[in-house]
Amino acid sequence: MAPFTLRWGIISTGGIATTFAKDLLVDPATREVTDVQHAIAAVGSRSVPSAEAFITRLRNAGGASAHGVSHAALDSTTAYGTYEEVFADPAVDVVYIGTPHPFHHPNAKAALLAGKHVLCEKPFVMDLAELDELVAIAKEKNLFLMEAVWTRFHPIAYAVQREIHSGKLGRVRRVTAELSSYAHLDERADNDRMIDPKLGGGALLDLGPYPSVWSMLVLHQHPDNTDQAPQVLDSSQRIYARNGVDELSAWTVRWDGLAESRILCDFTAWTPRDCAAVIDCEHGQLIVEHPLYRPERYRIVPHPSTVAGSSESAPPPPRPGQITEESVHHCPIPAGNGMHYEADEVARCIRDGKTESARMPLAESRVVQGWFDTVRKQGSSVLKDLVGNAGK
Ligand SMILES: NC(=O)C1=CN([C@@H]2O[C@H](COP(=O)(O)OP(=O)(O)OC[C@H]3O[C@@H](n4cnc5c(N)ncnc54)[C@H](OP(=O)(O)O)[C@@H]3O)[C@@H](O)[C@H]2O)C=CC1
Ligand SMILES: O=C1OC[C@@H](O)[C@H](O)[C@H]1O
Repeated sequence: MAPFTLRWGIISTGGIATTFAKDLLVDPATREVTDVQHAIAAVGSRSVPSAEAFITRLRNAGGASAHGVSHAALDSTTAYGTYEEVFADPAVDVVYIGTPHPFHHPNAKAALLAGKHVLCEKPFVMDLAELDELVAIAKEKNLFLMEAVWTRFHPIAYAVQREIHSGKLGRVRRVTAELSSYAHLDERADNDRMIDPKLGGGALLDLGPYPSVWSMLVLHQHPDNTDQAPQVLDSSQRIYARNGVDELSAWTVRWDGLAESRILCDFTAWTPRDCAAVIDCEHGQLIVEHPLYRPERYRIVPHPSTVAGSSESAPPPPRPGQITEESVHHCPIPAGNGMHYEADEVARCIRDGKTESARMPLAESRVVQGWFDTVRKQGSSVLKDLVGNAGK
């Protein structure tokens, strides 16, 4: 059977829109996908030349050395100087939103109201009220809506879940997850989206979605989990003095009856390369390596007390089931950056008439967005008392 072709309208032409669009050009066969493929029907920017330049860059992308890249997806791409024209184009099935965070809500709302399905970058929106409004519109109009948490669709995300949920490492005791990414804040312009409060700046909203992914996949989706509304127990933020956004946010979440997770994101330091998320289990630890947004390696390691020579006295004999040997597991992304996996999911859902993804359900976006609201309100950044568009 011929693959289903999903026709994308991309709005904005910045960093991540470029990465996403390039991934749409990667031949699905490189990741053993044969049932869906992608076409870029339209690109919308705040100016026509910028949309045109984006398309030209894509046409020139890769060259002879690019593994599995095909430019056929660009055969009939229209350049627009407004986002609204993308929403109105009948050749567009779904809109990808790659604008800065505060524009996600108004852009997604306009696309949905124009009758388009939507894939929206992380963080979904600025607060829960904005998210609830989008979900209501999508439901009412029977349209697909998803937050673009690409990491959830990577091979490693499925592999780690299988390891933990199989029970072979025993009960999960705790998840610690960190995305720290030294961001050279002092060298950034005032209107840089990473720090500008008007563009939703700060570590919480920019980095926070990624460590949260691992806690959600491991604990929230755990077969033994019964807590659908895991609460923030405590949180802290450190504020960037220059403009009052958070440069560091940390919080703890409890899934009642299961386990807790400690989540950290930080613009002023680096996560240790070999240890970004630690899933501490009864029989050993599963460690996901940096960076948590696109890891390709994890290790299963014994607990320190079971390693010979780790203390002056001999270690105790291993308990039944205890891991005694370290193992290393590679889960490579064969071609492209890895955003094509989420695009494939969107294509399959839309092909099958689904309005949300079972892998990235709206209820789970809601849980994480709720943590961000709580951490923000408990903190002291300039976004503390933010009221998003839906609450105005
Ligand atoms: N999934 C992932 O891995 C990543 C996701 N992101 C998310 O994507 C979003 C965009 O990030 P990124 O691509 O790095 O940002 P960029 O600044 O590189 O691009 C943002 C684009 O949005 C458009 N835009 C519309 N209004 C404004 C405005 N007032 N100020 C600035 N830009 C505007 C512009 O496109 P134009 O001029 O064409 O209209 C601009 O190029 C963020 O929400 C971020 O969290 C970011 C990086 C990685
Ligand atoms: O989404 C993202 O992924 C990688 C991070 O370093 C970046 O700041 C963020 O926007």
